[in-house]
Amino acid sequence: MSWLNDNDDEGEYSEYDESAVRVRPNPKANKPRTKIRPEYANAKIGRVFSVDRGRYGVWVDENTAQERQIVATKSRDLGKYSVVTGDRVDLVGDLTGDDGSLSRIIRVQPRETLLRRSADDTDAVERIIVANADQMLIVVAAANPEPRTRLVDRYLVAAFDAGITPILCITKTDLQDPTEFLANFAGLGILTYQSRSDQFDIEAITEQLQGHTTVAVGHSGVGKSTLVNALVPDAHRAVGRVNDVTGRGRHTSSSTVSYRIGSGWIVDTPGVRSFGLGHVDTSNILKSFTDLAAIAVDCPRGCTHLPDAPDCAINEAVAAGELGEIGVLRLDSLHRLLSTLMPEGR
Ligand SMILES: Nc1nc2c(ncn2[C@@H]2O[C@H](COP(=O)(O)OP(=O)(O)OP(=O)(O)O)[C@@H](O)[C@H]2O)c(=O)[nH]1
Ligand SMILES: [Zn+2]
Repeated sequence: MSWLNDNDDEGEYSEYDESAVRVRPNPKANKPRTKIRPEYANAKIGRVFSVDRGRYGVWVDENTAQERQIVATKSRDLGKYSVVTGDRVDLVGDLTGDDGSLSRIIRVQPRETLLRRSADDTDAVERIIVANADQMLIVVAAANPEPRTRLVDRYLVAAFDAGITPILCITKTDLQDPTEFLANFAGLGILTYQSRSDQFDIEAITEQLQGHTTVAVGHSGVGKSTLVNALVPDAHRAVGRVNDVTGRGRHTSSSTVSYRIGSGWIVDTPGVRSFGLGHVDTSNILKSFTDLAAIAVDCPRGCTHLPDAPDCAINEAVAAGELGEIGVLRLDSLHRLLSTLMPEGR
């Protein structure tokens, strides 16, 4: 699929079959669908960076000289299908981005990842936080508020479930040495950064954000805003300008705010208060531990892989020292993440 290339004239309608928005039932089934909406052939691709009461801020011609922000509404054809921050969408209509211009989202491109949460752990009804994020920046303070392993575990579970690579950033390291806390995550092999607001050293994090869509999560008060502000040198320029266009103030009804950082995006989640995991599929957690998942093929059917699981091949292999020291740490992490999803762990 060549949606990155607007000028692909080899099969100019081919992009609109499969997951094209459903149009009215076609009485002549063999009639090509594209005939119904020929205007869609000229659709342009963009990336949604803000959602505010039916108005979508969309970034088009990204990384070109024509790069600009436009405002769009959702085509009626999309019905109840929700368009979320991070979605790549096809647009028609006024794409100039001029004051008062409005374009229309006619289709949502297939999503690579989908970060979701449920209202609480017992609620399987999910809400989408962001689409197409490939990194999750988990922000946790070394102190004030006291870091909690369990909270980080919950973020990790959400990231692994969504197929998003987690990164850990410990803030307020001026208040406390985070070494001991970080040891809890040694088995995961995830990138970790440290930051302190009196002497920010954010170059390494900035580098890691390039070319990625990174969703930042963290408990209130950990210093996430302070960090994001430091990462975004010119907040006004980087934040979606959709507010100015609609004159509605900041993204009041939105739970995410997107910032452009070089060739990357950081999506902050100031409106996300709870992070329920009711929707999470435990098998996705194991899949993120590829080394352990490979061993699990020898587990009995329905094995929970928890410490008390009878004949669990992973537990046995690690106990026999087959995966060395790191295997012990990794299994410990896996156990912790899996137990996060157990009823008593919730
Ligand atoms: N000592 C110290 N304080 C910090 C640091 N970073 C942030 N703070 C302070 O921590 C408090 C919370 O920072 P914020 O950036 O507002 O935290 P937040 O995570 O965005 O919190 P919410 O706005 O509630 O989501 C503020 O008083 C900051 O000045 C740091 O590195 N060291
Ligand atoms: Zn097992």
